[in-house]
Order: sequence, then C-alpha cells, then structure tokens
Amino acid sequence: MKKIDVKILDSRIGTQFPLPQYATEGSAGLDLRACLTEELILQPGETQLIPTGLSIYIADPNLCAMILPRSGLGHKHGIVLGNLVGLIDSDYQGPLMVSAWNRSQVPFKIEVGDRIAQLVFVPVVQTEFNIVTEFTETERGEGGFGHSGKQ
Ligand SMILES: O=c1ccn([C@H]2C[C@H](O)[C@@H](COP(=O)(O)OP(=O)(O)OP(=O)(O)O)O2)c(=O)[nH]1
Ligand SMILES: [Mg+2]
Repeated sequence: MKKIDVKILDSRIGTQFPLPQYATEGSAGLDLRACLTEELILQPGETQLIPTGLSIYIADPNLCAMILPRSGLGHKHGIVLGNLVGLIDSDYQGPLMVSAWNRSQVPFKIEVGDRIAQLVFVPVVQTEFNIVTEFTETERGEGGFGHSGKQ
C-alpha cells in the first residue's frame, strides 16, 4: 500500500482515537475524527472548521486527497461540508481541517472524537493547455446540459 507521511498534531490520535483507517478491505474512505476539546453544537445553517488532529504531506503531484461527507451524516442529519468537497493538494502540509455544515433545520451535536467526514486518495493528471482554433469534430459536438434527453 502507498505510504503517506502524516504528522500527529493532537496526541489523542493514536492513543484515545485510532489513526484514520479503512473500516473494511474494500473501503475507499478513511474516516476523520473531530479533534475538539469539547462537544460542539452546530446550529441549523452553521458552518465550523473542525480540526482532525493530523496533517498529511501527499508529496506525489499525481495524487490528491478529497474530504467527502459520510453518507449517513449527510443523508440522515444534513451534516455535509461547507465547501461541498475538500481538496487536499499534494504539496499542502498544514493541518487537515473539515468544514462541517449543518444544512438541516435542527441543531446537531458533534462529540469529541466523532467521525465526521472521510478522506479519499485520488489519482490526478496534471495537464498543460494546447491552444487551438478548431477541435476534431465529435458526435456530441457542443451539445450538453441535457441535450440528449431524459430517456
Ligand atoms: O476541506 C479542506 C479543503 C482544503 N484544505 C487544505 C488543503 C488544501 O491543499 C488547502 C487549500 O485548499 P484549496 O486550494 O481548496 O483552497 P483555496 O481557497 O484555493 O486556498 P489556497 O489559496 O490556499 O489554495 O487547504 C483542508 O484542510 N480542508
Ligand atoms: Mg487553492
């Protein structure tokens, strides 16, 4: 498995809480925990930046990480991300933060150590633009935004 350098910024990670880990053999995401000092109530519509207690340095420009909502929290409780998706650059070395947004109508309690989001490593292709005046024609051409219909 690919190794990623990690700094433990909060000593409760690795003692009180395990390092983020794949829950099953086929899991894509590593759950991130709320490294809070006390529980937090996220009011309806409120967004708060929550530390994960970790920083990672991906280093490989052909890799990034994305922070995604956990589906149970997002679907059942409306706890998603203030930035919708968090993108972690391969050269970022700062603390990994989760922007937690309560898009529901009711307050939501986040307890210390709760698994609030998940981290997924994803391949990246860096490209450069080749300026042209005409593209090689395709069947779709400029059609988009539903032009092919519904069924
Ligand atoms: O949910 C997130 C999103 C981003 N980051 C960190 C890692 C990422 O590499 C950096 C910058 O994120 P991004 O490029 O999305 O934000 P920006 O607003 O463009 O900031 P910058 O000008 O620093 O690139 O912030 C997080 O810790 N959590
Ligand atoms: Mg940026």
